[in-house]
Amino acid sequence: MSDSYFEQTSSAPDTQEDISLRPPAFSEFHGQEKIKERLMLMVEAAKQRDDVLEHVLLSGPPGLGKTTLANIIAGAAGTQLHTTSGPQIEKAGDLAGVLTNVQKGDILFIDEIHRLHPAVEEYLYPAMEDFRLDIIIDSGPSARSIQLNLPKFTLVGATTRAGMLTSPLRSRFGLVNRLDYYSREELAVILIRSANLLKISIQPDGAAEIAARSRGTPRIANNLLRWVRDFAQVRGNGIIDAETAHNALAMIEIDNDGLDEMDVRILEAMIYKFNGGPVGLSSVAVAVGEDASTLEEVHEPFLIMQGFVKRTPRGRVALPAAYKKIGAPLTKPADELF
Ligand SMILES: Nc1ncnc2c1ncn2[C@@H]1O[C@H](COP(=O)(O)OP(=O)(O)OP(=O)(O)O)[C@@H](O)[C@H]1O
Ligand SMILES: [Mg+2]
Repeated sequence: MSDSYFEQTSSAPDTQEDISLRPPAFSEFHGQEKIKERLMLMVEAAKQRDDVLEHVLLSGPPGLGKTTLANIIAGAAGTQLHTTSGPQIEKAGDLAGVLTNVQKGDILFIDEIHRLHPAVEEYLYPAMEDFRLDIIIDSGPSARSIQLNLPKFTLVGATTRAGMLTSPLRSRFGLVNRLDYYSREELAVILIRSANLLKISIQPDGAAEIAARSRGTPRIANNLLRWVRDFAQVRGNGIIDAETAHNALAMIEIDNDGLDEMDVRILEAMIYKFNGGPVGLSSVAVAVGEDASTLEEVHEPFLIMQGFVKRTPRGRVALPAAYKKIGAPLTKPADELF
């Protein structure tokens, strides 16, 4: 059994199959309706004025479609997409290298933009605002600044940590979009589309069963679909119905609410080790042996959305649903939970 079925949390590079499942146009991108509407309008307006698109920021947990949307925007605008990422741009010269390849109207996609080096960020401001790059060459007494004029381009930034963006950077985006988890209904539609592309037979109740356990995330839905396909092929008649999906997902211990092992460990630690909180994120991270930023980016938003955890000024608190989930007695009076 391959790990990829369970890779719920990482931003590992997408496989060829992932890429083939990626919707190529707005019309095939299901969900995130408000964001889609805004982006479509922005593209339409720029086209009418024969102008370059505004800079766009896309934020949200992994696997919700940020990279997909960046590609769709470029396609809809009929421009070329150049892809790089925050950690790849180590110094101003790297940024200059990327920007000098960009043509008028092109899109520069910077993934993980929150990981951009602060010194590089400084250079990005005038590039975004005035399409100009001031570079210092040489050092010491012979140091001098040269100015490069850039073609008018569009920056599309993606981040799983919008909160880590500096405000000067954030304020330079014309449109800031936060992607949210998908509803079960939306995920079921996405699953049926993916199944069609992969030539998998799936029934609506089978799609609903997988959707319910996908953590609101299309990438996870597609990964689980592949596992259930394998299971249906070997243990069933190749058709995915609710029962097959249920049995397949039980075998890899994906819980009814889509919680993974780490989610459950987080709830257990909060309840058993910290008496339900309030507890700081870093203490929980140490207790479960996970990186605090993964906890904050990947696990916490989902646990909050599902009503298991609440953020308070004094720290994170486990809610009654969390006690129920892990079968722990609720020892505190309900009003102390808030
Ligand atoms: N709205 C959607 N409809 C159909 N499929 C989707 C949709 N959104 C995402 N996907 C699928 O989910 C996969 C993950 O999406 P994508 O790579 O765009 O996520 P991301 O937000 O960039 O994640 P990361 O933060 O890890 O880079 C894609 O390969 C695509 O197949
Ligand atoms: Mg991405």
